Amino acid sequence: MSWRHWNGGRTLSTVKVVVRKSGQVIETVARPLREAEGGPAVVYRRRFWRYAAGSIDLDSRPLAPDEGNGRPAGSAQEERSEPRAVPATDDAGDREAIRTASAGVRMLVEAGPGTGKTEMAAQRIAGLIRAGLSPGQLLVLSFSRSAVRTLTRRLSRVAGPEDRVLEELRHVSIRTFDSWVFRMLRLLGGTPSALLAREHDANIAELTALIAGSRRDDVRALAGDRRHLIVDEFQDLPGVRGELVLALLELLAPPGHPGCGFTILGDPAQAIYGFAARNTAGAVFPGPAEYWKRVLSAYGAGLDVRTLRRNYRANAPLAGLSAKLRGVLLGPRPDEEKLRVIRESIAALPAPTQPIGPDWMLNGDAGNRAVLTRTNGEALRVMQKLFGSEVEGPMIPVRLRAGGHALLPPAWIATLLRRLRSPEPTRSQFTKIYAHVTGQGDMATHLKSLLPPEDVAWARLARASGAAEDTSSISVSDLRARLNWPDAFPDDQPSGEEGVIISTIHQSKGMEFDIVTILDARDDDGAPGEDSEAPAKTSAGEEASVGYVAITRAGGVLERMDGDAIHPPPRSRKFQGERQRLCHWRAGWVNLEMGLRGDLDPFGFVNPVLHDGAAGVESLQEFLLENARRLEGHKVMLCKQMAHGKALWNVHLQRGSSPDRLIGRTAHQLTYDLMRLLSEKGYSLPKTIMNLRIAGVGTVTSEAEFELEEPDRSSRLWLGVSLFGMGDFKPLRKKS
Ligand SMILES: Nc1ncnc2c1ncn2[C@@H]1O[C@H](COP(=O)(O)OP(=O)(O)OP(=O)(O)O)[C@@H](O)[C@H]1O
Repeated sequence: MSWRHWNGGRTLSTVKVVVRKSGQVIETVARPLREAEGGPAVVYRRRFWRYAAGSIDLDSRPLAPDEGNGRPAGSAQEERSEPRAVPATDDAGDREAIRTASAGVRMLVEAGPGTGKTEMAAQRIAGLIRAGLSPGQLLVLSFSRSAVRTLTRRLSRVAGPEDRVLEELRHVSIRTFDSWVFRMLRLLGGTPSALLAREHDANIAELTALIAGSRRDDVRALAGDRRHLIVDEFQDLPGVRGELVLALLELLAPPGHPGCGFTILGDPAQAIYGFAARNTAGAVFPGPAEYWKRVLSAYGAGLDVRTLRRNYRANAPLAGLSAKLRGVLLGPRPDEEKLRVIRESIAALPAPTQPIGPDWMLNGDAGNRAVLTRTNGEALRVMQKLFGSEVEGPMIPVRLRAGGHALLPPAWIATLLRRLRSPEPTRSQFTKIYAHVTGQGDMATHLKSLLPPEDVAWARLARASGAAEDTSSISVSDLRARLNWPDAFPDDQPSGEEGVIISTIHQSKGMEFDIVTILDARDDDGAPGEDSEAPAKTSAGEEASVGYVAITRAGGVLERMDGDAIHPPPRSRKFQGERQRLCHWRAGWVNLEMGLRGDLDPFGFVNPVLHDGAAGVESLQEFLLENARRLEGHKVMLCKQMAHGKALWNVHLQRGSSPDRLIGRTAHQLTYDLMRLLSEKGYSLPKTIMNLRIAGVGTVTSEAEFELEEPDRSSRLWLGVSLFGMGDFKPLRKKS
């Protein structure tokens, strides 16, 4: 099948597309219109659909053949069916060995990007379940949330038609180190408040110490009858996580004693964390390579070492580039030399012809797309450029993934549970709540795109609260305590399957995109001295690996964007604690990054005083649910108010250039940072702050003291928004 875009390869217009399934409208989205054989088509969920009378019908057949990984033909992906440039595909034997090894086998799998480590991990898990292991006998740990999410999604694909396996796979818990450690420490007697008050690393170090010391037998008992341990992304475990893995291996699978097996997967060329990690005594942990060596030497001949070579992600030229650069990174050259090669490769990439702006993402190849940057500041600047000056968010979803800007937990939690009175709802109560909420005419329509099926919703809530997925009741206070943990709802994060993701390279780890644009920022960007978020602080070896990770995220198209596109370069400064915000003083204006965790007052969304009583709160909550999608990317204005003698800013939706509907208000954290920034220079706090946008609508909670009305008093779960962007304001001199 041949595909052309309208007008000789360029998309002329973006259209509203009503998406229908089973005769019902499930959502309305915007898509570039494309021409396929026989008429217009649009891309939805990575497939091409016939577009007729303003809608697409998901019950019809998609136009593209549903190939292996389900991407649309005719996009950048089409090139992938070409023969690969990399001939080294003789790894079928290794793949088969990994898939079929028995549970007791101890295996180390080393493989480059796109070779299917995550896929193999999923197949290994499915193989073990097929061979008779129960989900509880498996422990699957990974470094990052995105890896956990990807692995969880892959599991549903590898199950095959055997019902039992599929059912069992749904109960395999795949966790980040952070969340597994949290659970273990709780079971060992730690209180949630104490555990949450510390850094994840401190919790991990404590569990490692307990394994080595007094509580070894308790940890062993709590770990249960584990028969196999799977660890993905082993290269990123230097530091406390690496120490934990070594301690766990020694505890569960002691060398020389048969029993529990393990599969450890990783790629030393993609090590981007922990080069400079230090222990509590200030000593530097060993580098990534050292941890491989330690496993190799501890298990010696008892270890089955496998290598994967074939790149399933990238088309021929990109697979060739990846293989060449991997050779350089794993070779003997000095780190500075490796970094030079990576930089030259990025500098040699083609640049998009159109300047970055709101139209930029409507053109070009179909497929999902990412812009990757080194720093949060760069990601934010790219975002600003893409949004332009429009008050409403763009028609194609654009999402930011950068440190400090975590999305709120999904909105469906508050939508289902806000009116809950019981502190411990049972499964059957939940069924009634679900039926009630989804049965309300309009509500059902708004919820369609937000809400998972009932059994999935229950399992996710159970898991997030720390209970087993088949638990018969859930503790709402446990759920609240863990709601803001970063990986509490790994399956509800946007998958990046549609639209554009703007991400730091670190956050893009383990992900893949049809089209990747790497922001090629200059060396001096973002490094103005000690107060800044400074890429200059990373070692040459680490930065080379970071560049390599960026290059290898692309499946079909890889291009570079010149750093000048986001000029002036972002600079960041430190505030209280570890908080960093980008900041500029320019031509009488200040430009300050806002929307960090803790910048908004959680009670601002349900405070009756702020919203003219309980009816106003209800109306806002309904508004947020009804407009959840439309509000993404919408501009807000912050207007200063005094509350108990302290300045706070009310958050209003922006209409034209004026404040419109009130949504919430800022928290004291932002006031303190603004005071620190302005007072020392003799300026007063600004009346109005412009140009921030809504990142998304989600669930908000808080354990802090605050008089709430029902229903929020019992559930303490309600809807709110998170913000992102650079707030603009004109500082005024304090009157003397
Ligand atoms: N055996 C296979 N056959 C077909 N496609 C595969 C196979 N294995 C993996 N893939 C596909 O190739 C892509 C890359 O796989 P995967 O993400 O598992 O690689 P990875 O080694 O984990 O990559 P990275 O290290 O870059 O995160 C995915 O789209 C996956 O679905």
